[in-house]
Amino acid sequence: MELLSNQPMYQTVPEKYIFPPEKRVVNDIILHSVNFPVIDLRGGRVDAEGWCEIIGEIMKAGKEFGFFQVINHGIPEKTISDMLQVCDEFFKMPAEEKAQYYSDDLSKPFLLNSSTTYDKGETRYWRDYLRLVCYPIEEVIDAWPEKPENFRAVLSEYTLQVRELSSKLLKLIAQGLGLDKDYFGGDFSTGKTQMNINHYPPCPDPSLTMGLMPHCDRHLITLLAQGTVSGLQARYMEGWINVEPIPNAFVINFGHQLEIITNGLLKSVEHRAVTNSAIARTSIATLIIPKTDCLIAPAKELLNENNPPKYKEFIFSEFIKAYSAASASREDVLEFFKLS
Ligand SMILES: O=C(O)CCC(=O)C(=O)O
Ligand SMILES: [Fe+2]
Repeated sequence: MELLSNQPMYQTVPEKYIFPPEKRVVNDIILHSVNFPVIDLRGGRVDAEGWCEIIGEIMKAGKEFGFFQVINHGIPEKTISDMLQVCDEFFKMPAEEKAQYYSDDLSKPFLLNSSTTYDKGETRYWRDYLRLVCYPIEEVIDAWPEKPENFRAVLSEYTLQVRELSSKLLKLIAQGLGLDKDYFGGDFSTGKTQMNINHYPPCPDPSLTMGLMPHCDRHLITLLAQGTVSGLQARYMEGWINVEPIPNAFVINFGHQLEIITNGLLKSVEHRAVTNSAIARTSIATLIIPKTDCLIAPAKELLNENNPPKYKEFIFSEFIKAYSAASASREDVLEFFKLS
């Protein structure tokens, strides 16, 4: 079992985590002066005009960045801080306690591993992670750990709250697109909800390593809590933007399926995680996923003579296969589904 979090502090970076010079993150341009969108959802207490404004902000951010943060979203601070805390506590547990969850079997509803599922390269990523199904809760709760104490209760509460926020956001996005507000409410978003709980221990030399490779998310939409430690970067033009943590905010980004359904109007943007030497970082990505047999295609309502379909129709499970085959590379996976 090869977990970074089982070691005491590393003094040097082991060879297998060192990227070749041409692939190191330090070569890239970081765009410090770009204003990353932050959208105030005003706790849901807005009038019709207020909603119009919020929808406008989401569409603008979605078209330009494929990413935005939401604040004042209605999820209690305690729900988020409890969740971040039990996740941290999980990774701090003794190796023997964690060993029972370690697995390469992706069909398991709860597994612990390190680096990445899509790792086809030589170099390992500086990341341990939990990959789990979090909804429907009653179908999966028995697979969740009983330790740390409260893990199950805290994860249940967090799941319900984040799913509710995702439904609200999907309604706003549908309205912004001029679609029925429940457009995404059916098979597009009712596959089993998953979470990646990512844990990046302090790294003695962040210039040599990477936390998580550049990728676009494979599903519909992601809601990410990243605590107070920075590390997430989103692709923007020729460089990358640091998505600076805002306490209790969620970072929202669109997955491939939202880009395809909107025929490219809303962007699914590459992102990655970098490491730091000072402090462990834990991020929790909740993944809203279509049903396995869901038919995906550009929405007919959005197509016309000037906007012909850019992607073919497919079943979501075909996409998942192609995504793995392409090792999560944005361009390679889209090649399978683009209409020429
Ligand atoms: O750790 C992060 O901020 C990024 C995580 C991520 O992109 C993912 O889990 O898909
Ligand atoms: Fe991601």
